[in-house]
Amino acid sequence: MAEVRARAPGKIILSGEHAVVHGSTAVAAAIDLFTHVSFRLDPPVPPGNGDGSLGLELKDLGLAFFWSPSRLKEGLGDAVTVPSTPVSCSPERIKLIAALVEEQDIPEAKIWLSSGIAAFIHLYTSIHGYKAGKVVISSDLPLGSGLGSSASFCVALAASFLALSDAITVDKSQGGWLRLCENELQLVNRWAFEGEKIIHGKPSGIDNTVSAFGNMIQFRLGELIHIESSAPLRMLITNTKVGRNTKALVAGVSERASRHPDAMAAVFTAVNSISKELSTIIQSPALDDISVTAREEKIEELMEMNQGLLQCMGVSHASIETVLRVTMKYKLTSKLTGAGGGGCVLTLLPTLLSSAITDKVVAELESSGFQCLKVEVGGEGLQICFS
Ligand SMILES: Nc1ncnc2c1ncn2[C@@H]1O[C@H](COP(=O)(O)OP(=O)(O)O)[C@@H](O)[C@H]1O
Ligand SMILES: C[C@@](O)(CCOP(=O)(O)O)CC(=O)O
Ligand SMILES: [Mg+2]
Repeated sequence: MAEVRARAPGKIILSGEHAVVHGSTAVAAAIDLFTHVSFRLDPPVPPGNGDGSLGLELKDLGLAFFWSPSRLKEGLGDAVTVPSTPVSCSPERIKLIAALVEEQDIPEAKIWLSSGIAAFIHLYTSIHGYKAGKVVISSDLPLGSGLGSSASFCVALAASFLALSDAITVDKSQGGWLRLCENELQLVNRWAFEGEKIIHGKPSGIDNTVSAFGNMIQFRLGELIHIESSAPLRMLITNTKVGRNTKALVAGVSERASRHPDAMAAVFTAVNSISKELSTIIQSPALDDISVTAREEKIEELMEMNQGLLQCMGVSHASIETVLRVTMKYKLTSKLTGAGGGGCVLTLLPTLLSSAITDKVVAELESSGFQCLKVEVGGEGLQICFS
């Protein structure tokens, strides 16, 4: 029986979210929180013994869904699988997939899962057709919070499906967590992007790209540049726990841009400059305490400017403003990360900041009902494991 595991990280966007959808540069980094997928292909069922099932288990949510291969074939028509060639989900196909999702009777309180399950069906059936199998998913990431859970979900799924197809040739005898080569990462990333389109509507591709490749990237119009920070960058991530939907927020920014084309074009241009400056500063050598502090102050100023422009785009939120106000009292700089509208906020933790101050900031934020997490920016990208 063929079996594989995959894990793909979430991310933080240091600058450029939303504007990156409109062609601006953005800077993003992986964080050490992962979506974990285990995938097993079942052997063909002997004739007369039914046709098996495709199972999807969402462990953290205590939910499991099943489709019979014959139902998938009835619902989607003849399967055309070319694992080496990523295909978009057409409007007609998304309607057929939606029917297969609706019949699963997802609990109303978790209806936001529908887009993720639709992405799962598109990726699975495009790569493996209607073969029986079992997929089990768990995640360290808060879903719908701006940390790229959708992208890490799509990257980990695409990688696990491709790892058991003829499109990826990995030495299965190797033990432990393995990185894929550049070409294979590109293929996984292109499939994941097709999944993100189902969840985000109009994704830029930055989330799935940084989840696949890891570390830190500068990204614009599908092109990535790997960047290395010259010194560790520590961030406090505050989850406001205000749920929101990236697809709706991205659509809202596009609608504002159509109402105010010139003004919003100027906003996107300013974000483009901020991201390029930020990338240069992050890579600039920090030689001594003074230059470390000067470097971090420049990063903070760019974060503050980006936050102001995100407010122009209409994607801030009262809960985000509360985090900004609390951290500003301690002379710290914050900005929303991801789609905004709630979700997560980044606060730069300067190298010379005392842990006592950090603890006070965390205590005050958590007293507001928020959840805080300290991360070092940049981490491993996608990895797979056969043992
Ligand atoms: N582990 C997961 N299991 C099932 N669906 C997931 C998982 N992670 C993400 N998703 C899907 O992605 C959606 C969240 O994506 P999005 O709104 O872009 O927020 P973010 O990417 O910031 O977490 C969820 O509503 C769900 O449909
Ligand atoms: C708002 C956006 O720039 C990032 C969305 O991030 P998230 O899905 O909220 O983690 C959209 C995109 O780039 O696809
Ligand atoms: Mg997302």
